[in-house]
Amino acid sequence: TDPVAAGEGRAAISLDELAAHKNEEDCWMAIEGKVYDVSAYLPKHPTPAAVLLPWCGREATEGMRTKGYGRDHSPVAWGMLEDYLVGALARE
Ligand code: HEM
Repeated sequence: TDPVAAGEGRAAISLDELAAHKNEEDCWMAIEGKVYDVSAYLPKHPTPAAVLLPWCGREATEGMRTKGYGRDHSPVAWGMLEDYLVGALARE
């Protein structure tokens, strides 16, 4: 297992810490148990950043799985997440 992917070497991230990163300049998302800093990706996303903003600072698996209209992201999109990994979401 990749130690970074497993969230080792960094304390697990709490929902409170996650919630501190909830704007366009500083946007973290928790997706399926891992936390990603997608700030640098927001300007590259195919939609305006406003589509992603409601998911910043929170559990965003639903956003990633539905794109807001019931359709999952492609495997390519899911793979891109790895570039933005920060650590594991704490199990509370
Ligand atoms: C969690 C909140 C997010 C929402 C609500 C969202 C929504 C959308 C929407 C509406 C589209 C365009 C319509 C479509 O392709 O069907 C799209 C496309 C796309 N998004 Fe997102 N997105 C989110 C997060 C992300 C993240 C974090 C990434 C990558 C790091 C990403 C990567 C992509 C890519 C690559 C596409 C092109 C189509 C595809 O590959 O599925 N998105 N997204």
